[in-house]
Amino acid sequence: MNKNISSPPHKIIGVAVIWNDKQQILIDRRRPEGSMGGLWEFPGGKIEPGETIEECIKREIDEELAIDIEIGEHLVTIDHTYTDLKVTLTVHECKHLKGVPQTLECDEIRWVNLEQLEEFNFPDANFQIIASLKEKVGNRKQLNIQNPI
Ligand SMILES: Nc1nc2c([nH]c(=O)n2[C@H]2C[C@H](O)[C@@H](COP(=O)(O)OP(=O)(O)OP(=O)(O)O)O2)c(=O)[nH]1
Ligand SMILES: [Mg+2]
Repeated sequence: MNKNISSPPHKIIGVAVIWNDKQQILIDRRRPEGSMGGLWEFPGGKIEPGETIEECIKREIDEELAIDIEIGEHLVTIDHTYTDLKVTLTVHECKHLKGVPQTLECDEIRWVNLEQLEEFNFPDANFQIIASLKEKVGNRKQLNIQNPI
């Protein structure tokens, strides 16, 4: 065994695709400093010891945006390795219930529709999130089911 080969840190992240009642999704822009600075993301963050993913998402959304949400269906879980970081992103669709989102931990917030997501720069792992979302929304459309859940 070679003890000098260390694997990159692994972050377990809860992520929310938050829908409002206008069929829009909330995205936020990461602060310029720090990892993946300036890129857009779906809000969320690292799980804390003893938390479920659902509890993590609710807490992160309260801390980052100060809004109330309802956690909905699991969308997808993605393992992705960046140069020096491994992330597991567990994504749930959520419903916006109450409050105007505040930029407490990010630079900017936008409500956008599914088609507009293409116009923003996201981290690489998000291609899979967006693909899963489009597929799910497409399936719902065929069944005449409204977003989010
Ligand atoms: N919230 C969120 N994180 C994402 C997305 N896509 C993606 O690759 N990530 C990565 C970026 C970060 O490395 C990690 C999110 O962790 P975070 O926001 O709690 O933590 P951070 O790295 O900004 O800061 P820290 O808590 O480690 O100090 O997941 C996404 O759509 N949303
Ligand atoms: Mg975060």
